[in-house]
Amino acid sequence: MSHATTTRQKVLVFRELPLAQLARLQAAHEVTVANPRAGEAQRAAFEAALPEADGLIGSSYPIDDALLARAPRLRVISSISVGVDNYALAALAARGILLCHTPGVLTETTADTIFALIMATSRRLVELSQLVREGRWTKNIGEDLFGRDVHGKTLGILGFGRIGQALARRAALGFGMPVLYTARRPLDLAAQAPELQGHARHAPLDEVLAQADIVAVTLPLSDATRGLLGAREFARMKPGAVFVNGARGAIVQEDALLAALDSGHLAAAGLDVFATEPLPLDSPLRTHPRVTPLPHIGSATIETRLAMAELATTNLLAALAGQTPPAVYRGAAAG
Ligand SMILES: NC(=O)C1=CN([C@@H]2O[C@H](COP(=O)(O)OP(=O)(O)OC[C@H]3O[C@@H](n4cnc5c(N)ncnc54)[C@H](OP(=O)(O)O)[C@@H]3O)[C@@H](O)[C@H]2O)C=CC1
Ligand SMILES: O=CC(=O)O
Repeated sequence: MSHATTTRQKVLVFRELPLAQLARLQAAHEVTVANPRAGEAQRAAFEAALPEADGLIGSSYPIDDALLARAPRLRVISSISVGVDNYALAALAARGILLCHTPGVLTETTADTIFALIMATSRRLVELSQLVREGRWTKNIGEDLFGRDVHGKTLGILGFGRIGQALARRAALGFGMPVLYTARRPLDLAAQAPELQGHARHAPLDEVLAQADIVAVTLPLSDATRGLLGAREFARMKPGAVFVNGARGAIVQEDALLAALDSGHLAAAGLDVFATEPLPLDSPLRTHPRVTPLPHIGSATIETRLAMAELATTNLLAALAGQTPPAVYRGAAAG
């Protein structure tokens, strides 16, 4: 990278950071903390700090072309997320602004969350727990409340990167589930994921949808995947199939998902992510009896959020020091 410097630079933190990571930044740079999602005053403070910012660190807020245009000094964005769909990638590349993210440190936790959603939806855990809490457990439950087995069922995984493969390990090696996956290029399992050899097979999207009992999304949100799953795709899924999204809400056409649930074609959906977050109060997905909604908690454990904050801090400090950060998003401009 150019711009190597030891002088204190201006860092804008746009989502709360743990104290230890904030202290690391403050030891080296002038730090402003302003979360634009935390009310009007914070948003104004964020916008006021943008023109002077050399580096940004945060997540869950779109840094679009208009905001970038107001940040003429910006050299690096360090996202506390692995997904980079909140950033105007073309503008970052055009201006040579480095984009860093947090791959790897959240993989296992996010796969745990997605598998938990598979279990919760298939076995109706939340619904049946609610029945107990509300004092409606007055007799042995009947067939109308039985769930579906997970072990031995075929799992379709859309997108077979770090999280997709971690999910496949849980399913195939722990629950005896054959895995079908989509990817733009089939993996060489012998070299890339030998433990999944004989357990996972690449197939076109339509075949995965038609063969899987449970379909889980672990794709990034991009121009190629936005709205990928609509009425046609849900109709291709097996009657009684379960759908789980642990990636990004906008990959799914939510109206089409609702229609597939309402018609009875899909048995249930487990959703950690939504097209609009937080989920609007009037969204039918919030209260649908066969939807298990979660508030985007894929990586939300104490250990993993700390590891993400630490990696993002290290990324930012390295970039501002003119060094190559450990986790540069490879689709963005090279430093
Ligand atoms: N719910 C939550 O809290 C979390 C959600 N996420 C989401 O999960 C996503 C995946 O994370 P991670 O596994 O680390 O990312 P990876 O980049 O490791 O995996 C994504 C995979 O999707 C593949 N892919 C990309 N585009 C397409 C396409 N059009 N068709 C088929 N396959 C495609 C990529 O392969 P290739 O590019 O080689 O084709 C890659 O293998 C993140 O982008 C994020 O949005 C992540 C963490 C937590
Ligand atoms: O959604 C979370 C992420 O890290 O991406």
